[in-house]
Amino acid sequence: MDNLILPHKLLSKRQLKWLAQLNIRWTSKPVLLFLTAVLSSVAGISAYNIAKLIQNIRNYLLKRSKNRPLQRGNRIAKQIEVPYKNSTISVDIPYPNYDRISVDNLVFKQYIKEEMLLKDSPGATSFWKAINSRFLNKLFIIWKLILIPKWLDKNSYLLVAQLSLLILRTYLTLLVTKLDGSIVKNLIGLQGKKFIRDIIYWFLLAVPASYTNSSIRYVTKRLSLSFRTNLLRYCHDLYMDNRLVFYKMQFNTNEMLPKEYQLDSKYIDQYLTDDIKQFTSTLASLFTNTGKPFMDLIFFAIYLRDNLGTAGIVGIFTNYFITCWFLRLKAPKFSKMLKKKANLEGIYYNYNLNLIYNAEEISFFKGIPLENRKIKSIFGDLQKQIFKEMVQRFHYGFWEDYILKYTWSCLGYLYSAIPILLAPTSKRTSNSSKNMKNFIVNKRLMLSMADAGSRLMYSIKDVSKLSGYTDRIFTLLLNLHQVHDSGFQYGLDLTNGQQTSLARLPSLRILSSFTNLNHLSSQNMKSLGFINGIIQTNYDGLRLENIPIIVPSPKGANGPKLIESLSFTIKKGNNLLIIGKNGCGKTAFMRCLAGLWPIYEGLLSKPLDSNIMYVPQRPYFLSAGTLRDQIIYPLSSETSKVDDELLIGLLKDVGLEYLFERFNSDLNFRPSIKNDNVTASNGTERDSGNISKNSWFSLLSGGERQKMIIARVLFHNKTYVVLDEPTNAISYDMEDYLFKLLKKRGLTIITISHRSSLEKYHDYCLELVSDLNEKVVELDDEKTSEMPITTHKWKFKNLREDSDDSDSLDDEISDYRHKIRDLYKNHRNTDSEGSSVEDRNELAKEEIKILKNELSKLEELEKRKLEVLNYLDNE
Ligand SMILES: Nc1ncnc2c1ncn2[C@@H]1O[C@H](COP(=O)(O)OP(=O)(O)OP(=O)(O)O)[C@@H](O)[C@H]1O
Repeated sequence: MDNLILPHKLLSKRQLKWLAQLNIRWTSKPVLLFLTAVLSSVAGISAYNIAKLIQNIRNYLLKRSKNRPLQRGNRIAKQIEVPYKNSTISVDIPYPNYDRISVDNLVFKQYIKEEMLLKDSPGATSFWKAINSRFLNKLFIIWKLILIPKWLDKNSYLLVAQLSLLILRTYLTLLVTKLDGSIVKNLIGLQGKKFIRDIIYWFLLAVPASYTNSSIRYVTKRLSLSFRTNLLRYCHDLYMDNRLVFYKMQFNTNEMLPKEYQLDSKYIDQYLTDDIKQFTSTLASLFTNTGKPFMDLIFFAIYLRDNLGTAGIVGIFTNYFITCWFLRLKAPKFSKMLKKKANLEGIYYNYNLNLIYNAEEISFFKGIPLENRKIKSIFGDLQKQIFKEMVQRFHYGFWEDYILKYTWSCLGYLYSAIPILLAPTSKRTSNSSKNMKNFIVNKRLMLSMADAGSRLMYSIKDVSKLSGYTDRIFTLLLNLHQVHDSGFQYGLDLTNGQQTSLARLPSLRILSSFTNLNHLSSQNMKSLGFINGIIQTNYDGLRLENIPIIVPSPKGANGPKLIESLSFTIKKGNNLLIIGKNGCGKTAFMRCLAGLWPIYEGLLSKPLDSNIMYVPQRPYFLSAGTLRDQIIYPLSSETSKVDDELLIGLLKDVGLEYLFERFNSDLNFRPSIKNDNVTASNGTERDSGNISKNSWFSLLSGGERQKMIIARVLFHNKTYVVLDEPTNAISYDMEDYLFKLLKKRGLTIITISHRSSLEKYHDYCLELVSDLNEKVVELDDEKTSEMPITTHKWKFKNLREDSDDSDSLDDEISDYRHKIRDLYKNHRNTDSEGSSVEDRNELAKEEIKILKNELSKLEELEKRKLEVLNYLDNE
């Protein structure tokens, strides 16, 4: 009854009879496995479609309750619309879990503390170092915190699926090998029907085997992508949040950390992109590359033991261990080579980016030959490294192939032949077909074992590669956590310069890399150069009390001071103008205000961050964003709906309506990188006429960029706005118009500029002046040693009082008139004075001459003042 019954309609009676004679059974392994593969794929496809349907329904329901946070277990996600093809798709973005980040920070702190203590205490080395694998420790931390943070995680399921599939594949290989032997045996024994049955089994078995193989590839890629997503989200949660890690990273000089953990912030993009990708794909495929051969070795050894006996198996494994040991000796340091190559690739990639970004400037300066030389030299270093690696790989490759491919295969033949050669002669001839089957099976298994062994050997390279990438990823995470730490000290190095006995304490040195200041007194913190300023963020105005403006450096608070100690107060509604020469620290002041640079001492009271807008000197435009995106930045058109009329009105306000018309009167216009076309809101491409630029920066002139930024300021309409050189590319009349517009909106403006003509729009002026007698502070830091920093003095004046003074110009003129009148009077009354008439006449004449001269100067001033006032009135 368990013979295979096929549909009668498909086959004739004769064929069915013939098939029945083949004795194909339902319960045979190939048939069962074939059916399981077919059924599981049908079940998988159905489950996928049902899940997709549920997802669509959920998306629809979410769209109805737009922007409402989505509860997911104990984590909250926000859903955003992302452009996809011609429409948008919803993507869940989980909010960063800051509690988790703080806890993880402690883990990294602990790790580095232990490693530095280990380094500092030589007694601990011998034993502990022997059992302490840094690679495994680091991998374990990344694994536990990021890749698979809990037991019942999506990635755990994927990993279990991968391991199960690997076991299944080994089992299938064993079945295929046996079937192979059986086919040969039937052929030699001239068993036609059995031969055909086995061929049918072979085809049936091929289905689950191929299915398993492609499932392994799929699951491995899925696992790699899932690891990558976890790691990338984790890094971005740290890198891009309110603590401005992506900006502060440049100050993380890390002098205190061991060299291997130092990260050059210039190449962080390489870490975040390529290294994460390589790390996750190497890790995910490591299980396939090592797990599968490892399992093959175990399974096949057990099976072969029955045929070859224990001695044979021991022989095989001894052989493996000897070759393992030999190849390890010959293997170059792959992880070191890889680290170096990744570093050089990063530098080369970065330099190319720099060229693209500064193409116009380089072209104007005719810097092409220099840049060409530089990029060739950078590539030269990379080429040398790749070449060195190739040579080392060549030598290793020879030994690897010779031993793994040829020596092991030859030994495979020898071991397989042993049972046949050692059998009595009579048995050998009578059982020739059975012997042939055994030889085929043993040979295949031996070759498979050799193959598994060689793959296990090859995977040494994968492990080294993984070790190199683990180092880089761990360094990245460590640095991100260090800069993200609330006590980040901008690269303060306690071993540098201002050394105190306290600074020499190893525990403090370790802690300062992840600074924990709880146990330090305020006085100690100050002397060591720690950040000690206080920031108050709900002040209705701006108040600075004894704040020095210090360039962040390894010297901390003892570093180069741009301004000694700044103190002033302005209230809401009072505009402040900051003027001074180049490099005197105007932008540095804005950096301190915005929290980009630390407040080392004193008290800073400022408005809530949500009420203040900072506009940097260099206008920033959202890459590949629309015209609308440029006005509303940092809001995004995907998440915020803004009235078109409002935005068009703003463009008109700043005098850019002609630009709007040039961009097809479409707020969704975006510069296209494809040929000379521009993409309109509906995704269709239009001929752009002569506007064939590919970024907002190149599409707009310097003045247009600044006007666009003013439109942005007007759109956000914050109570306070800090503008750094907002109009230096704009004509004087337009500048006047724009400042009046800003004032009319009631914004409190803090302007940084070189133009003292802007005083008329401001109530106070902070002037930064360099004092020639002032000391010049040299930075000890190697990188900045050629840059002397001058400490500037400052003057804070009330311009309203000054304008009162300017009003007193009239008073001054009338003063002079009175004096001249008095002199004339005196001159007439000379007789009554009783002194020499000639003398007094001479004196009076001289005095009148001087005073008249002064008077004409003042009258000239008066005339010019009237002209300016008239002009302003007309405007
Ligand atoms: N990251 C840094 N490291 C070291 N020195 C810096 C750093 N940033 C700025 N400086 C130095 O601080 C000084 C003040 O710079 P800042 O940008 O504030 O000048 P500024 O007054 O705005 O000049 P400008 O009017 O030219 O814009 C400059 O001498 C500059 O070289």
